[in-house]
Amino acid sequence: MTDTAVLPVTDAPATVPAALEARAVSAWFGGHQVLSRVSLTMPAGRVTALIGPSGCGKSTFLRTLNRMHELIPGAAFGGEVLFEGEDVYAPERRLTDARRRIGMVFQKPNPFPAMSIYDNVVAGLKLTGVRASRREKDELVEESLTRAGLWKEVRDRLRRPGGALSGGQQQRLCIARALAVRPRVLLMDEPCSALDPTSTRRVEETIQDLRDQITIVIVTHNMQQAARVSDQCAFFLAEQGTPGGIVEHGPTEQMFNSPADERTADYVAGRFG
Ligand SMILES: Nc1ncnc2c1ncn2[C@@H]1O[C@H](COP(=O)(O)OP(=O)(O)OP(=O)(O)O)[C@@H](O)[C@H]1O
Repeated sequence: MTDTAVLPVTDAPATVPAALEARAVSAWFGGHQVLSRVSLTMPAGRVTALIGPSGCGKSTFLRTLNRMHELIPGAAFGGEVLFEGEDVYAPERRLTDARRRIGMVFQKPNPFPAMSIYDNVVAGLKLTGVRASRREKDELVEESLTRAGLWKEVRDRLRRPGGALSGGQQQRLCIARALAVRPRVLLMDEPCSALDPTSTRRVEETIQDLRDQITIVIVTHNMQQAARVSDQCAFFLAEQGTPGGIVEHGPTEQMFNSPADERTADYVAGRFG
């Protein structure tokens, strides 16, 4: 099969989280190395927060996990990313496999504004080449909007444009769109940075609700958010022009209350970055 193969919707279980493991991941933009041999285990059904100052490679690391990094012209990658023990970069693996299994939500809510709420959710299927009948689509739309914590707010106006929703609702619509292909991992790149505090809380509640059903990896600059939503944290740093790497990782409680490295202690206390 090719990358554009049409796949049936039924071959993906709805809520079985998968473990992800990065092994010695390095990344470059042209001649500029931005990550050096980063290893991290992201356990199934847990929330992993990637924290650290701006420019240390958190978003790049996130994009290597579902092979989005390789779409950027001049970008190069080294290392392995194991999804349930299988390398997503193995030559026989299709790019669309990684996209279907490992969904992504971006910083700025990016629904298709003129498209209906219903079609926005279904667009998740089309983007990854998944085929579904009308009935399957109806079920998936309800299931995905429910899991994203938006169903009750929009069930009576599924034909209204996605762009008419509030910013926070739009972000939950984007979460629903990502969930529509039933990924087993969800990557979130600062999903609340464009949202007001109330909408941020709602998205955080959604993350809490999805816990156990899906593995989540979230980049956040908000230390309170990392403390509230994550089970484990990885602290990234790129010192003095060197490529980014993980200084320390561990259970969130430990990272905030008794970090091993002084730089982690300074960062989580807000003394730099
Ligand atoms: N498309 C790109 N082309 C070239 N360089 C890039 C590109 N994207 C990121 N970089 C560079 O890679 C390095 C890491 O960037 P990245 O966005 O991964 O860091 P980050 O820790 O996520 O930062 P922030 O917290 O500000 O989002 C930076 O030096 C950045 O300038």
